[in-house]
Amino acid sequence: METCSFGDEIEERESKISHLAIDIGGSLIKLVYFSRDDKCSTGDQWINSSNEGGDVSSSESTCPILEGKLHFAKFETSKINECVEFIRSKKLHHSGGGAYKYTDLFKEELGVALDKEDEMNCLVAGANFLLKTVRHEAFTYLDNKKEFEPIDQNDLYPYLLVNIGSGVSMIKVDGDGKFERVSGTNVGGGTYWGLGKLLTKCKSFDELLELSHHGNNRVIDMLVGDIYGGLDYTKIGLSATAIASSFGKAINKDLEEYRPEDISRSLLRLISNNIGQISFLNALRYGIKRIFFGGFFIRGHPYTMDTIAVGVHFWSKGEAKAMFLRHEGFLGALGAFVSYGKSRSDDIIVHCLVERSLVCTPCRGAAVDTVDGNMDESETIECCVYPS
Ligand SMILES: Nc1ncnc2c1ncn2[C@@H]1O[C@H](COP(=O)(O)OP(=O)(O)O)[C@@H](O)[C@H]1O
Ligand SMILES: CC(C)(COP(=O)(O)O)[C@@H](O)C(=O)NCCC(=O)O
Repeated sequence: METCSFGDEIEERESKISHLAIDIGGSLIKLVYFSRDDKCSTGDQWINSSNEGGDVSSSESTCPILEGKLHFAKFETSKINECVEFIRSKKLHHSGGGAYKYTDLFKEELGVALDKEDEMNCLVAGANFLLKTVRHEAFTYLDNKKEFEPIDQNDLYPYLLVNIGSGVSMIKVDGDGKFERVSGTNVGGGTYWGLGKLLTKCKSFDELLELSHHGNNRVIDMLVGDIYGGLDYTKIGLSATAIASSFGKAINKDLEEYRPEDISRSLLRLISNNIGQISFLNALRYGIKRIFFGGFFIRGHPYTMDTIAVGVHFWSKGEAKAMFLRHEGFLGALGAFVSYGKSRSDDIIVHCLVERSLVCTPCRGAAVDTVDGNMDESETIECCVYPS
């Protein structure tokens, strides 16, 4: 993943786009950009940052607030030209600096250079931003129910951040900019999509995920009951329905004899289970009770979240808790957005970003009370940006 951001203002017909962050992952490109509301574009609204609550600014002087919206978009990395076209059509591009993998393409197509931000830094900054400033961001998923949990700022750290992208990174987070990547696994979202495509001949990730809804993993997975004549193995705490061996029954038939639905479901279960287990072991290693799962593998998919949550609960005997994030796939891009300029002192930069409802009224936007489905990318977060 490469996380990059660039700033300055670009006039759009209805709003002014200032600041764009882009996260170019192994599988997907994520964009986060900020559009200023017309009514606020005069820059005549000021607050004294030292008088406002929250981690607004380290500056003691007054500064203008830019009110507007954060927008989200994603594209397959293999179709980067669609992303370039989107940036061009929305006039999101402007200036910056730096040179990385896609620099030439962006330079040639859009005339912009990319400023590279550190990937792990961005993931953590994105997660911290969401957890600290966006209401109804983190939720548990138990018994097929999503429950949003308010985050107590004084009791946030340490937590384990597990980002399930193409591969998986596990990061112990101790504060703003204070973190350590403690583990990872190469069995991640790319594995599900890659193996799933080979085994089912699916054409898209969404198709593969949809198949999993209608599948039955018991046809392919070997269960404890299959080994012990339908009985639980009570002595070691395994029920008859627990999976003893993922894909363990697949030795009995040829690929064509299995339904793609069942294959997709078994594969999703295998990967989610494995990630849940490694995450729990790392949480245990550091005495961490709360694990936040991000990355686009999750896609707000009930079966994925249920498998991970049940796994963490089971292995930790209820000591550790799995939590999920509404903007799961945008951590890196959001992190690049909020981090941009922190390492530079001489630019018009995003100094701090606060969900508008927390500092301004009235509030609307992503912090609605009736969030029940996946995040819709057309949704925005209304927020205020405090430039330095
Ligand atoms: N539309 C999609 N196309 C491809 N993969 C998708 C899609 N939606 C979700 N995914 C899953 O998300 C993973 C990528 O997650 P992401 O967090 O974007 O990681 P990366 O930064 O490595 O691209 C893929 O490996 C796949 O499992
Ligand atoms: C290399 C990566 C950080 C890249 O991030 P991604 O694009 O997968 O989100 C990630 O794929 C990863 O952590 N892989 C696991 C490597 C390992 O620890 O074995």
